[in-house]
Amino acid sequence: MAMAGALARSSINGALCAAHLAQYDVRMCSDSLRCSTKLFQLPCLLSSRCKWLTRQRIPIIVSAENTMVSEQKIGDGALENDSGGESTVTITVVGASGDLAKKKIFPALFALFYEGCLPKHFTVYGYARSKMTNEELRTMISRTLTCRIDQRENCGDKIEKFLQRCFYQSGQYNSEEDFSRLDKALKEHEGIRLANRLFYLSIPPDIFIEVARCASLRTSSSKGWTRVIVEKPFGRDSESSAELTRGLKNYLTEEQIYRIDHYLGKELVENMSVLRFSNLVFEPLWSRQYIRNVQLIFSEDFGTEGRGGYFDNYGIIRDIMQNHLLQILALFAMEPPVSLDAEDMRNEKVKVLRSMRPLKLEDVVVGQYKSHYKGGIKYPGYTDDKTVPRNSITPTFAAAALFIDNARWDGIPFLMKAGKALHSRRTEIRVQFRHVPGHLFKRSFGMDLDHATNELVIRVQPDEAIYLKINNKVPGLGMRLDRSNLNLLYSDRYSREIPDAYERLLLDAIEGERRLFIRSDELDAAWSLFTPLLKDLEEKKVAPELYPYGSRGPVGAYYLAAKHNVRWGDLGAETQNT
Ligand SMILES: NC(=O)C1=CN([C@@H]2O[C@H](COP(=O)(O)OP(=O)(O)OC[C@H]3O[C@@H](n4cnc5c(N)ncnc54)[C@H](OP(=O)(O)O)[C@@H]3O)[C@@H](O)[C@H]2O)C=CC1
Ligand SMILES: O=C1O[C@H](COP(=O)(O)O)[C@@H](O)[C@H](O)[C@H]1O
Repeated sequence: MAMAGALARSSINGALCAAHLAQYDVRMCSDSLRCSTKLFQLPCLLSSRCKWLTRQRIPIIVSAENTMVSEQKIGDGALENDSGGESTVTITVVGASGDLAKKKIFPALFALFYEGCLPKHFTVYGYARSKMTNEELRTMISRTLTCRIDQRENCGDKIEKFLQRCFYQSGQYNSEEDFSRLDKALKEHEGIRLANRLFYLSIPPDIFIEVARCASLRTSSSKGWTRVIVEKPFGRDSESSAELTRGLKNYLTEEQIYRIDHYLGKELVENMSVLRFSNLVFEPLWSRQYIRNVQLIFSEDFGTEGRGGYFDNYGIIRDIMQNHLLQILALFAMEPPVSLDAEDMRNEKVKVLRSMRPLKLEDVVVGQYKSHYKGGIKYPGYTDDKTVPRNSITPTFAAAALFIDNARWDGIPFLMKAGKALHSRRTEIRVQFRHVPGHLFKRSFGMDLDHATNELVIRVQPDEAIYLKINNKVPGLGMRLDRSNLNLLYSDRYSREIPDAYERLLLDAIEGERRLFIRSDELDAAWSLFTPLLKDLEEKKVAPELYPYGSRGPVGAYYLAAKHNVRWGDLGAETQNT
């Protein structure tokens, strides 16, 4: 059946896309036009964060196995059907009273609404145990909506219209009865239309399965699709992650589970494949032949403030490295995929992850921030947080050297560094190239040849940029060399605000685009790399090296890099483009 599906997909997709395109007014959409070849999404999508299409999508009937919650058995958009030809989407934020919902999810939904990216008939539901009226939810949401879009025209109007689409239902997370009440409320909004439902589990991970159970049994859409976005952490190690996956799969199919890693929704992370595969100049250099090392750097200039309770159970390796940085690494290092299809992309990422060496203790350095006085202000240490045990040895900083044992990357160190309460906030990928062979300009560089190598920097945040450090001649009669940047600074190049990662990911989930979500085998491969190390760190109670709040982190990180003949590229990186 799978083969038949694939055959049908490949043979009819091109024709359908072409035919289908003709039905849309393509002038509505300014930039990218995308044809999805996914089984459930054969119709072409004008998904460039432009106006939501008001025309119908072509219904493609596919046979799907009957699971308790059925993934869309028919095309996922509006259908010409006996419900009047239109569909609805309801986005239920489970854990609506929480930090992430307020900070990211509701604002992202509003931004999508503002941009015309939500379907005509959509409803947003908040669900949590806290008692709240619709009005109270709206007031809570409205407080967070001003930040990104308040300068724009008609913003007040749009906020009001958006809030009128937001509702709240209070309930327990393990009560089927409460979810039945939610179902009833959703149905009232959906009417006779084809109803699609997206659940965002913005709750602590120990209740994911209970919510999946109740939602699956009581609030699945009977006609349209039902999808569930699951927030990290996806377990603490290989075993707990596998258990979580098993638990979720008792109630949901893999196709319904959207494991979110919001770093995959960041503009420059998404651009990485474009940079590599649409520019002839980069791909030939993308291997051990020309690249000396790759650095993935995450630093925050604030501590765990407010999230110490969660963080202490996880630590920086699980919080940032095993997911965000590893995902970036996989995208960076993968082989060219067959297509941009979710499964093709994710197949390549899995291959890279499975070619990597599991980490050992000697490959890492761990640190923890301590309090520090600066300018008369005391910055608290990690264990000063009331929600953190005084004797905690949970790392708030880690540096690691990883290796990919495949033909492309054999012997090349991929260095990761992630830390909280450091001197700056930045996430970047640094690619250091090998020295130019021969000695033509050696004298002009002086002793420090390292300084003269090319470096490509992809700055994910803040001040998104891609720049390439090159050597050039200082103008004049002499022959003095200089280092300069070929610089693509996004704020100079594009006047458009960069959408938040959650906007992109929410829209993808609504559209059924799974490319930027984590598949279960990817997750297994990722945990296999880190689990032995995490166990060792915990069993041996490895004490983290203390570093002052606001510093550059433990010196051990420099020794680790030096051991692999690497110098961190962010050393002395105070100015924007160093
Ligand atoms: N906050 C962030 O920046 C990020 C969060 N995440 C992940 O997103 C998810 C949500 O995060 P966040 O919003 O910070 O979480 P919160 O701790 O704010 O929890 C969300 C909601 O869940 C309910 N809740 C909290 N604790 C419990 C509990 N022990 N048992 C049952 N219900 C509980 C509360 O709602 P009520 O009491 O009303 O039911 C709360 O408002 C988590 O999985 C987190 O790891 C991921 C990345 C970043
Ligand atoms: O997932 C997480 O990410 C945030 C950093 O996200 P960003 O988009 O603001 O860079 C981090 O602070 C948090 O600890 C972690 O759980």
